[in-house]
Amino acid sequence: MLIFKLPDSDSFYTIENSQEKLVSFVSFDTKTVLDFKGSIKEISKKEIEEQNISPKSKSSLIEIGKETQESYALKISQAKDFIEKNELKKLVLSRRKLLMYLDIDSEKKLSLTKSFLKFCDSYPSAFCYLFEKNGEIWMGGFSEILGKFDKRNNSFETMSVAGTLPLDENWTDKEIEEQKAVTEYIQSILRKFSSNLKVSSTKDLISGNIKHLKTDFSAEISPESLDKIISELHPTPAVCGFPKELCAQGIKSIEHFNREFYAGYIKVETEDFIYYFVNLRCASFFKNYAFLFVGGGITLKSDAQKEWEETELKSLAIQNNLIFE
Ligand SMILES: C=C(O[C@H]1C=CC=C(C(=O)O)[C@@H]1O)C(=O)O
Repeated sequence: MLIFKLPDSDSFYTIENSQEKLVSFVSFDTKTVLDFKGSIKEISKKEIEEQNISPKSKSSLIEIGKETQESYALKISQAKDFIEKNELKKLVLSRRKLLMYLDIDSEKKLSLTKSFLKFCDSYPSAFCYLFEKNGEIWMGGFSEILGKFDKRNNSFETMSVAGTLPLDENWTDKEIEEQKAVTEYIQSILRKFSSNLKVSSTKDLISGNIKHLKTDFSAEISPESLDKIISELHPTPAVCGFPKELCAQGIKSIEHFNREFYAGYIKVETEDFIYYFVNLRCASFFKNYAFLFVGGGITLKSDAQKEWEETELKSLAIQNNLIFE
């Protein structure tokens, strides 16, 4: 079962069985691709609430080392050493926040469909999804696109989103440099595929309780180069770092967990468009607990306390929208 909402749209969609492959979840390391085959069909809020999506597997909590502020600070310092040694601009480090439902309310049960609808209301400009497949349940949503291809005129759009602050704080060099690294990377790739690249000024992207810096790109491309562009873009320095293979290795050795679909992307093909949404602000759900995946760009200017607070703020995107009843 898959339910999703496109950015700035009030309609919800699901996939009805057929052989066509229309929605694919690609993991961060691109090794796992979860396909939903079928035609896209509108679904009402009432029909969504009637779906029974409840986690079945792993009823007792598996032994997982709980990430603390101290253990995360240690990883941030390892990330900084890695940045320095390899003369990098940044590296995106993340953590899995363990959320145990029994800590919240032992009487009530998590309603994933109601939580999804609340999450969609809170993030109207985001692509939001909820799926259950092969015993896995994931929910997530964010407004960053890795790509949007218009089949009618071959135009391709993408964006550079990075840097995070609470809404009332002012941008510093740390966030500006962090986002610039993403912008330069995207620009360098798109220039190889298009001669009419347009780059916008950098603006604020408000996402609930926080803001990011965002630059938009648009270019005319040849449809044959679309797959190549996506595979060159992903993972951008907004979720990994540059050079990407080296940074992915560094991330693996410091984080010590599998990112799975977090920081991967979701491809959605409609009649006129092919979208590639960056899979951030997402979580995987089990019977008594969920893993909330949250991360941030680390530079030599990073402060461990602030990085922790940033991941805590990001985790509220999912956490504040969970409904127990
Ligand atoms: C990696 C994440 O965010 C990315 C997107 C926006 C801002 C980011 C930052 O400030 O570090 C990250 O690049 C995440 O939310 O887990």
